[in-house]
Amino acid sequence: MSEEHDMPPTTSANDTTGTTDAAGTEDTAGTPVDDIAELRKEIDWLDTEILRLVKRRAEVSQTIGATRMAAGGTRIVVNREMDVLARYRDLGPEGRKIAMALLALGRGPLGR
Ligand SMILES: O=C(O)C(=O)C[C@]1(C(=O)O)C=C[C@@H](O)C=C1
Repeated sequence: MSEEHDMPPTTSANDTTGTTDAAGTEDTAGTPVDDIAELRKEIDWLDTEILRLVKRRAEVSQTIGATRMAAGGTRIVVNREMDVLARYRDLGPEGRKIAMALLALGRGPLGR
């Protein structure tokens, strides 16, 4: 459970507003165009981590569900689902979609 997943500390590609590359080229956000490759590496790493965590979450959720149902409980626990939705509320409508997708993944193939 305690593997290394590297990447951070974040690179100098962060917070470079107002700086330029050797050619003085920067995008409208003030990020040197040369930093794009570095930032893409960070995105690739983040996506890998997010996918790993989403898969683990689905696994844990399915284990809880199977255990509860084997003990005669319900498939859904509404107040827990409300807590999950609230957690993603910061992100607005897209956050709701993310939370709903996470909950659907937790239900597994039978939950679709
Ligand atoms: O917390 C639980 O009891 C779960 O079963 C996990 C979980 C979830 O994925 O967060 C999944 C289904 C339930 O309806 C509520 C929450």
